Amino acid sequence: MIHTDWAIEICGLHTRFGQHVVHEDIDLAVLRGEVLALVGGSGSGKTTLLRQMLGLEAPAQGSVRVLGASRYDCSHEAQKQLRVRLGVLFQRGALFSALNVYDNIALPLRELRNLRESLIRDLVMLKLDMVGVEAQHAYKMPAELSGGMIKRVALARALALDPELLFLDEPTAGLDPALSESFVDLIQTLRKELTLTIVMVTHDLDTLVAISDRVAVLAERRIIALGSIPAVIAVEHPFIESFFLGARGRNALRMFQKN
Ligand SMILES: Nc1ncnc2c1ncn2[C@@H]1O[C@H](COP(=O)(O)OP(=O)(O)OP(=O)(O)O)[C@@H](O)[C@H]1O
Repeated sequence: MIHTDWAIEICGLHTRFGQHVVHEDIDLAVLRGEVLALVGGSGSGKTTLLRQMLGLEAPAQGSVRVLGASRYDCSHEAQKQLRVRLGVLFQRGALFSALNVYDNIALPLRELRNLRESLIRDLVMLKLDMVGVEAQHAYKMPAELSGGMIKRVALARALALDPELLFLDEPTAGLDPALSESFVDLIQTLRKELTLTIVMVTHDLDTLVAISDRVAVLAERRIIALGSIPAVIAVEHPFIESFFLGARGRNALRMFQKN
């Protein structure tokens, strides 16, 4: 059944690398407009699942539909049309080091849209403004930027094509708590302004508590829990206990209860 309220529908997904089975019969749907956080232990297959949603890797079995289109059985043209509706903030290698800030953000506009350079300029400056980076930084190289600024510029690039669906892989990894908090605030604001659907992989409970509507927990090759934070915490599993109910988890959840 195809559901129009779902931004992503994954059915019966299996992933193997040689003999190593990573996912076994995964079903997962992401609703339009929600923020879904994907959590799980190291090596549980979060990044692989994200890459499958992005069409960068194919599962051994199962279907992945993104914004109504089948990820692996559509034409090159349909893939390209889908590509412009998605934005991605990768954890590492967020920016091209040989390109300045301006050209990093302009890249998807030049590659995937046929626009005049004057319009590209306006769009780049608009995106920089959206993420709170002043125009004077537009011609800096990535090596001249702080960690927090790199994330913001990478987010501006992810938003360059006005995506409906945004993928965030560890968005706050490597940021100190203050920068992390301001980046989370930025994502919250943009989410409301742009009515985005977001799929986010994170190890950071503060980020998860602040942004997500639902959480999917990957363990033992399956989604072992899916739902609101209280619903997920109620599931008895060693990973859930250590992730949510350790000392750091308890702190983050206290904030959740206050809000
Ligand atoms: N291209 C590949 N070839 C072989 N094995 C792979 C490949 N990509 C991922 N794997 C393996 O699949 C498993 C899941 O990897 P993945 O990176 O998706 O996990 P993860 O949950 O994102 O981990 P982390 O939190 O440490 O980033 C790991 O055991 C990894 O070694």
